[in-house]
Amino acid sequence: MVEPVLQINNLTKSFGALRATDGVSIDLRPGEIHALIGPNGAGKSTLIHQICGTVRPDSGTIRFAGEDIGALNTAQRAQKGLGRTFQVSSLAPEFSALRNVMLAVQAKQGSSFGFFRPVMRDRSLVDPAMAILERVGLADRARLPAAELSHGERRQLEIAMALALQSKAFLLDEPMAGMGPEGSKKLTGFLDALRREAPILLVEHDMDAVFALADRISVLVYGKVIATGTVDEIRSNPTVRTAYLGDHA
Ligand SMILES: Nc1ncnc2c1ncn2[C@@H]1O[C@H](COP(=O)(O)OP(=O)(O)OP(=O)(O)O)[C@@H](O)[C@H]1O
Repeated sequence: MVEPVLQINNLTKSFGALRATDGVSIDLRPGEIHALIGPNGAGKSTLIHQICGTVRPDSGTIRFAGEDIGALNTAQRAQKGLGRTFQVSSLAPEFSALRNVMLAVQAKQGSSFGFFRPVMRDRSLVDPAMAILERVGLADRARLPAAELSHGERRQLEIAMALALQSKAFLLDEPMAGMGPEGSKKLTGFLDALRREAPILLVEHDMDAVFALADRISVLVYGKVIATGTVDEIRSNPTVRTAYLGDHA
């Protein structure tokens, strides 16, 4: 069997009496989109936060690219290639799209911006950043401040930054949220291609997108994974239909 890129075992996190994730075990395999679905409050975001390091689990293990990353902080996990984009954007809104990607390129290179040279003329940062913006279809928006990009474009910019960090896996928390039908369609096509770059753990409420994209789906309810399977397996699973999908199936 192919070694998973990301292997989560028995992850548990309580907030007071509430078990937000309760013994969650899932994995992410090379080349796949693994969607994580479930009702509001099921623990999806809490799980993502534990994987990227912003929330510490009470117990359980997280292996990434063959290594236990449980003791690493968020920045160290990102440096290892865990690429994330959030419900709440992590972009610097006043910086141009290009400058945002340059920051990620620079973080990956491990160099600091030189004080004595104009950053925006540093070809070792500008060239790779522009190439990535072209790949995500944002080259013509490069000079605009991130704040002036549309919602969908900001998502693409976040993904561009994850690409700049040469991510080995992407954690995407509701990328379709707040998008109109056109934007969702465009982003769906984009994510479809992105999986060739690195596998994607996708938290998403937009079932059209999930059914179109997912190789596998895990369903989280009250902090527990109640089923993992292909789109067809999940759509026809009676427990899942009762707990979550209902008419969507
Ligand atoms: N920092 C926190 N302190 C206390 N409770 C929290 C905290 N973070 C999350 N919770 C609770 O944990 C549960 C799981 O929340 P979480 O945001 O992970 O769910 P979710 O599946 O991502 O929901 P949604 O689909 O609405 O985004 C919820 O009951 C939430 O109120």
